[in-house]
Amino acid sequence: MSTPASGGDHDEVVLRPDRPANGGEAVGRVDGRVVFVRGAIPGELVRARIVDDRQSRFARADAVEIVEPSRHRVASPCDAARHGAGCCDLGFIDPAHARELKAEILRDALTRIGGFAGGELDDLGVDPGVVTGLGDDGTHWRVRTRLGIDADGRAGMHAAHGSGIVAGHQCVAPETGMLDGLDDLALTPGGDLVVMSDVDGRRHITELSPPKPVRAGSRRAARGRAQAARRRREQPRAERVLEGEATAAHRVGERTWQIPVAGFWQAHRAAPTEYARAVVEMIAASGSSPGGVAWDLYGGAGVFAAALLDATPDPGAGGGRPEVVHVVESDTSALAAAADTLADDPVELHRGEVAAAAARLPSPDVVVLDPPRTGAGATVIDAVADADPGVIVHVGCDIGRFARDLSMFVDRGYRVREIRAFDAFPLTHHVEAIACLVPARRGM
Ligand SMILES: C[S@@+](CC[C@H](N)C(=O)[O-])C[C@H]1O[C@@H](n2cnc3c(N)ncnc32)[C@H](O)[C@@H]1O
Repeated sequence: MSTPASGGDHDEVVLRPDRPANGGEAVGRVDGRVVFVRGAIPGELVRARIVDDRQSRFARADAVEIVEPSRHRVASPCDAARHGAGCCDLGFIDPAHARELKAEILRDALTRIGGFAGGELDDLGVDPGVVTGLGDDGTHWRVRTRLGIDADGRAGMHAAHGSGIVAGHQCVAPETGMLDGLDDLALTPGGDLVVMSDVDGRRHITELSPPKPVRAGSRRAARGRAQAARRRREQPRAERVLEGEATAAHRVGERTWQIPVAGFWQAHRAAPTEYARAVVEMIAASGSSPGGVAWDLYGGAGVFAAALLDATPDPGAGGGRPEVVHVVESDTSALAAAADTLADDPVELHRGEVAAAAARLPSPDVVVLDPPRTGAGATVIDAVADADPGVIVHVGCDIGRFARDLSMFVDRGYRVREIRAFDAFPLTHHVEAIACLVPARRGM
């Protein structure tokens, strides 16, 4: 069904979206035009207000009335999201069904962006139901969270729309107690607050100073604003420790890392262990030898490097731990943590951009790459493919970019032999996926 409402103008429409989109929206059509509806579940009949009509091929809308609710609709457990925060954007969907929708999003991205055919995906086990949970009930899984500080000095989650802060309402994702008592802190308006729970559940809080204003610098207003926002995010910020220490201990297997509170660590408590296990298992299952030279690109504090070194060698697969792992990472503090934890291991740390560093590294047998949300992109994929490793493990937290990166590896002579996906960000639309690729010439 797809009818304009409000007396025939298209400010509001009534439609029944029928599939999920990568950004968490439900997708339907009105008069043949695609509409992405935020706050709707595929299958529901909804009245939606058009909020962005600038593109000819599609529009964006917000659900304003659920005319026929899905049986999967629930009251969101997240107080902040119920009050307009963007944190738990799928909190209104029963978590088991949300996981099925994420599997559908992954399949859709791999088909439409990655160019994989349906049969190929079945062979890879990419089917509804394969997005694996990490042992939580959807709440209290986060060990690292970042809040904004409003003009009154109150910390809160960022609003779903616009640049506001939703203070006074707690998000349900952080571990229990992580956000308690933040109103008692004297905070700097316009700054950010990073809260981290360490291996023992002890809380550490660091405040980041407000970013300096950056001029848009472009006549193309929207692109100029986006560039300015990126420059603002990337500029160095002064840090002030408000509770605990500037670093927090985290453990994977037998190893402990001192991770900078304001630096990168996987958000879900179980994620580093589960991903490390998946990387090692997928390499072993590929029949490739983990011995020789390994690259851990976008390596952070070297969790995957450690996993490769600590894996029990499988003699059937050619066996052996890597003789050396090259970790490439742009963040100095992450590398400092790697240097401490991996001090006695055959690891070489390279500070810099992956695109530049990869061309200078010795030829690898194994490559693990875990880029940020933007994906690895053509330059890095080319550098890795040119180096001709026997196995590649690609870790992706944006499904669209992940699918695009995989398709480039396929164009460069690799074949995907396995994909695993994790519901590592419950109540949100985000999914983490890990793919193992081998040279296509090696056959099935
Ligand atoms: C998704 S995190 C993965 C970190 C690590 N693999 C882990 O699991 O803890 C991506 C990492 O890439 C780093 N990074 C982002 N862009 C980079 C680039 N162009 N070159 C090198 N490192 C980069 C970030 O600092 C971050 O530590």
